[in-house]
Amino acid sequence: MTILDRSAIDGAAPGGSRERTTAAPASGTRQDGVVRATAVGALQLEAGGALPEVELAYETWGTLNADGTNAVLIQHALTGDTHVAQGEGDEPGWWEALVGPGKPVDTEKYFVVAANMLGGCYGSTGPSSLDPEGVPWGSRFPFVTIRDSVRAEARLADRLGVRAWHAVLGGSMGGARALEWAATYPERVRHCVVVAIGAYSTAEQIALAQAQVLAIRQDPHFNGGDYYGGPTPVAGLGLARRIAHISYRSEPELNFRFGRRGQGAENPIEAPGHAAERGRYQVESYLDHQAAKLVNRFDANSYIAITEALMSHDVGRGRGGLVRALAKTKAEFFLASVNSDRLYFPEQSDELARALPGEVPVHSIDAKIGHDGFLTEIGQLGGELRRKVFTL
Ligand SMILES: CC(=O)SCCNC(=O)CCNC(=O)[C@H](O)C(C)(C)COP(=O)(O)OP(=O)(O)OC[C@H]1O[C@@H](n2cnc3c(N)ncnc32)[C@H](O)[C@@H]1OP(=O)(O)O
Ligand SMILES: N[C@@H](CCO)C(=O)O
Repeated sequence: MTILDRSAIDGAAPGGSRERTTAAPASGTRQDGVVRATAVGALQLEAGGALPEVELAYETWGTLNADGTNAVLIQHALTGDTHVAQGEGDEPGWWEALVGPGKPVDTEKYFVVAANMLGGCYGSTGPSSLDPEGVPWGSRFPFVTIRDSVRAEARLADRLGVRAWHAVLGGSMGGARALEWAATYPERVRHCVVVAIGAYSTAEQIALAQAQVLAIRQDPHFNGGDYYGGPTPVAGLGLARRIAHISYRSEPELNFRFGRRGQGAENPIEAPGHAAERGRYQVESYLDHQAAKLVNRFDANSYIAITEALMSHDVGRGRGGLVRALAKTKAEFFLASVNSDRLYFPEQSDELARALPGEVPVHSIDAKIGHDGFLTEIGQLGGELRRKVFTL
């Protein structure tokens, strides 16, 4: 295992880097919230083709106990990373309300692992990584699925000495990854927590994803995916993020928050001359901001790779359909949806619950903002998770 050297892994990738501690921990020493990477070997891919050498980046918190029963895998969403919770003195993580000392996923009791998705740009092998000849994969990076990432993650588990997870949990695409773990490795998942996603990507979810992928592909700087070392497709990636972000938030939230107001002194109606010079509505400025933030931290090819992996999400594929696929799982499931989610509708979590063996309730996260409630309001699940999953 190596401590992550982003310069070697990301090549000339724009954005996508997170400054983290790089000092190697002494063997066996606990070091919370520090990005490391490990090689997991060559990977044959579900859709064909192979990656000759795969590395997965990950962070850990806490310590694996002697009988290996306290390991927890937390799976990030589409543009998420491995930083679920605060490490030693650094910035908070994206599920800070859930993970940490004394929190529902108590890092004094559990050994928590978070891995960057295969195809990503936070340290795992992805399109911006260097191929064996030292050239960024770019357009040659193969199509990977959620299942491919889960199979690579299983090898990471082997290397960490984790035979079975006490729990695998995730929201949105992280939930898809958690569900795939339970279906692919029934013996290795005791609890599976799936938040704000259903059993498969629906036609509408695929449709929204296609628009995002095309926004990037049609950027003149995309160059078929081989843009490293040159201008990058920031306009396309920014447009993709705008499309996505609208779907992450609810219509009432946008309306209440921004209404028809202009941004600051900008007036969207009284344009001075050319239409392109008109002022912006507040909501346009907000989306501009969300787009700018993403293009500064994410690689466009990774966005495509992971989005297409999420389009492939279908736990029943090749397993005789949903019910038969889920009948083979052995995990205890904990499902939750966000009541205002207009991307992964609560009904899709209900459908997943019905297809699972036994009676599985769907917990409801009460949020006004929509899908992103699985990030901002995750604390609402803390009590139920302590009672049902994290009982140590
Ligand atoms: C599970 C995962 O791994 S995902 C990883 C975490 N996800 C991300 O980081 C994705 C990007 N971020 C997000 O999706 C969201 O910010 C969340 C869900 C994390 C948090 O949501 P919220 O707290 O509701 O933040 P919100 O959507 O309101 O955005 C606030 C930002 O918009 C800016 N903003 C608000 N109004 C305007 C406006 N009119 N014009 C310009 N910018 C504006 C704020 O200044 C703030 O900027 P900052 O983030 O740079 O501080
Ligand atoms: N904000 C989340 C939403 C997708 O679930 C992300 O960027 O990954």
